[in-house]
Amino acid sequence: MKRRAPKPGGKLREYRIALVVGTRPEAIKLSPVAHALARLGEPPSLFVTGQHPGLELGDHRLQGFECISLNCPGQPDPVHHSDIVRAALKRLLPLDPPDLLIVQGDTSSALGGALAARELGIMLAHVEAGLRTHDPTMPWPEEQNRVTIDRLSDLLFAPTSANAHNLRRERVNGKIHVTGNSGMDALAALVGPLPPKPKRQWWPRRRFRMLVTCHRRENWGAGLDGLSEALVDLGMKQVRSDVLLPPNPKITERLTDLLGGQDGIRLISPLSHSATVQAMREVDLILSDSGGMQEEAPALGVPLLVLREKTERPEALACGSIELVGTDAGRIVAAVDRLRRHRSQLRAMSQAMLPFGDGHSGPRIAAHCLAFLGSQGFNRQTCRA
Ligand SMILES: CC(=O)N[C@H]1[C@@H](OP(=O)(O)OP(=O)(O)OC[C@H]2O[C@@H](n3ccc(=O)[nH]c3=O)[C@H](O)[C@@H]2O)O[C@H](CO)[C@@H](O)[C@@H]1O
Repeated sequence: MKRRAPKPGGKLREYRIALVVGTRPEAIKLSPVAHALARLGEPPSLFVTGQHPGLELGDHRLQGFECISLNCPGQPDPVHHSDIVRAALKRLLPLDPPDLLIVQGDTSSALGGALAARELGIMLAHVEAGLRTHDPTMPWPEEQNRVTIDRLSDLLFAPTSANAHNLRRERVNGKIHVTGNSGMDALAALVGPLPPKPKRQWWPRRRFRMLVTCHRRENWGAGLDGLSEALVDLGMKQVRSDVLLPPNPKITERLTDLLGGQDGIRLISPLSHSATVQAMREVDLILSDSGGMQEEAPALGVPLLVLREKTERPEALACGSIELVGTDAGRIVAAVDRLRRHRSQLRAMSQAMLPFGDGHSGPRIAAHCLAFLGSQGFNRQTCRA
């Protein structure tokens, strides 16, 4: 593995920081952290696990960073995937050990990275720490991954004070900082200072429009059936749905079988982050089981019905921007009909809110990382040429 050359015009002190990136949401949320570290003169390197094989670093402004590919594509069994990521990192990390390894969120890549760091005695930081549904089966395995990663971490970046409270209650060992969610920085990079001005027109002049995404493991069976039944029913009532297909080809196949050719329903291939945010801003309502979209929708002032029974983002529920509806067809149709009938309720849910931060989390996280490394006595000296 190559040693990074000292930066031109260099600094007296250089840390080595590495990020683990496996999926699209990790790339979205770690890009602001990588850029903030680079602005402080500490550009990190990336371990790209390959969990989402089509992930393009350039789509997330990560193309300029030193990158090592692990070639570990996502597996049907996420536990097996964590194991192979962990094994790959345990082979590679000792060749040029970073001073700090940063993982984000709750994927099997993040868990594999956390386990490898711990077993090799490398300092570990967790971005998006402390999110909990308090139900180990929902979402599975993400909830268990979060708990494990938080237990192993030396530095925990909690998006909200409620997340920090969860961590304190669990008596984690690491140092906790409330930083906001770096996903908000990524959003601000696309739309400008948060919250942006609303983009859509109110709907009575045209058909009611929805953007729909559904990809969580717990919805792969009956969940997709219930959602599809609801969308077909709503299609007959003049509600138009754009269904955004996920990167997982099996779900795409299933959704295409269930919804292809149905009235008022359009199936759309996965979009870039910027096109997704644009699509979110143009609709009257979002139906989704995505975690990131539960954070973005309140900031954009677009109401969202969550296709799950529980959320690890109660802050969005508390500010009234999202509602839990699960995947029962009758319940989804009733919720959409209610919001179409009672426009005051839809408007109330459309007030832009920022429960997950102000779009400046990356610089906070980067500053805490460097302060932490300084406090640990890492002071690798690099001489100017
Ligand atoms: C419920 C849950 O456990 N979610 C976790 C999951 O992400 P999460 O459920 O957010 O994963 P998604 O695949 O839905 O990604 C959401 C992000 O992708 C964007 N988007 C969506 C569709 C599309 O075609 N193109 C596109 O760019 C959205 O705007 C959003 O920013 O892993 C993340 C990374 O560890 C964690 O932070 C989340 O907590």
